[in-house]
Amino acid sequence: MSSLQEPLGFDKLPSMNTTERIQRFSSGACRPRADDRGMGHCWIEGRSCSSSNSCEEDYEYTRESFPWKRHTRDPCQGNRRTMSLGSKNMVSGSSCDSRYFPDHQYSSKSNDKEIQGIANKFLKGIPNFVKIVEVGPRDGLQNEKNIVPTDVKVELIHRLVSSGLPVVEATSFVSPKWVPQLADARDVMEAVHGLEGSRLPVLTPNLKGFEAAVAAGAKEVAVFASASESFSKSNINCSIKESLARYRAVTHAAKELSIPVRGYVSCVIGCPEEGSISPSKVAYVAKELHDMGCFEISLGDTIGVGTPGTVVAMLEAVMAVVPVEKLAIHFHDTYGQSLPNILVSLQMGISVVDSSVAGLGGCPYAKGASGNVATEDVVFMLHGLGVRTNVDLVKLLSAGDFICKQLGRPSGSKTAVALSRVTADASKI
Ligand SMILES: CC(C)(COP(=O)([O-])OP(=O)([O-])OC[C@H]1O[C@@H](n2cnc3c(N)ncnc32)[C@H](O)[C@@H]1OP(=O)([O-])[O-])[C@@H](O)C(=O)NCCC(=O)NCCSC(=O)C[C@@](C)(O)CC(=O)[O-]
Repeated sequence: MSSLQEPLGFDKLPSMNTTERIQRFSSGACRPRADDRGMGHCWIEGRSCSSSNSCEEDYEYTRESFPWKRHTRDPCQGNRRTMSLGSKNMVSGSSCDSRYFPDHQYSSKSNDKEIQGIANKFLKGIPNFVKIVEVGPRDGLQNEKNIVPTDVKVELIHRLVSSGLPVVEATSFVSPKWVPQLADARDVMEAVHGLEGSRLPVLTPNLKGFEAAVAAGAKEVAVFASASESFSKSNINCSIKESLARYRAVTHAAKELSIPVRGYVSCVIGCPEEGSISPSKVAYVAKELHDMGCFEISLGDTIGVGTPGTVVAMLEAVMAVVPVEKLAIHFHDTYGQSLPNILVSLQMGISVVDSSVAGLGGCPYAKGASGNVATEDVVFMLHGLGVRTNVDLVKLLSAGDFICKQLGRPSGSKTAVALSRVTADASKI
């Protein structure tokens, strides 16, 4: 029996460390014991969940709240129970079946498939696996006013890598006059040299940056163009056309060294100065980056004004000229639209999502841009859909906690805040 499967009373909580508490109270903590189906005891949100109470109520609740569930398989099948706090029944609106609680450790592969099957019935096209590109150490920190010490950046990268994220964007080789926060790019790269488990790309705005990145040991780089003329000028001090010429030089040099180049397009929905950006402009820049050899094109809603409606229109235009498997999405959460935007993008066939731990981020040259969508929230949603990411949510939460403490501010991740409240409440008992 794994520790997650053991029944545990609140009396044991004071002796648990934070990670154990998160594990206990994060979604997977509700995983039933194998011998316990239908009559066991599990814990969620700091509350006892006992099957001695009727799961009928839970089932009725979900049927009432989500009428479409009438057409699906009984979510409580084989594991009917409801959640209670003392004598008062508490229903979370979700079945206490592990299949309905996203976690990094599903009890079996078939559970993934079952969730996916159900999700696919209503959310057609979502992929089995999503590659998350963590941009916290770069996009997340570049806008920080106070200089974050290099060793803190390095520790953050180590923690993110150890959480299983396949790609962690480490820093930028840009002008230190333009982005003073990342002036230590070379030191950061030297410190993470040899770190295995994740790819560690860096941003390079021109050949000078590319050469410096390669000299510092970078094995992958990214160039960043914009679909808005005004933003191109304010972000990299040149027109879109000039930027594409620079990036052709970078991709050419990278090809010689077999270094993969990722391409970004900023302002894919709106620009702080120009307002709405037409999907055809985005498609044009994305195609140019693809044609010059970028292996992946990340579409950035820099100021976070996209909604599922505008995102669909933009993606449709881009997908007409760049294969969908070469596309990634990059949302900022200014209007709280990131998760629905990601979901609709997955439905359209995208399987690469950029995000930033603790929701850190913002571009110094995009007025009004808020943080990126939080990686913790993306992982929570994806695992809830039965989509694999290979990310260990507990380790990711710990990385988020680390950087928030260093920056002296609360996390921008709703998942992190919710789970930390649960563990804080539990420790008071
Ligand atoms: C592109 C430049 C360099 C042009 O800046 P510039 O001032 O036009 O450059 P320049 O070629 O005229 O050179 C001026 C000075 O900068 C130096 N320089 C020139 N290049 C470099 C370099 N690579 N590294 C270090 N130094 C450099 C160069 O050597 C020279 O030094 P000086 O002779 O005066 O001492 C500048 O505008 C810049 O660094 N911009 C970067 C802005 C930035 O990093 N923005 C944030 C990233 S984009 C983003 O966040 C959006 C994204 C990707 O996340 C997606 C989304 O959300 O939309």
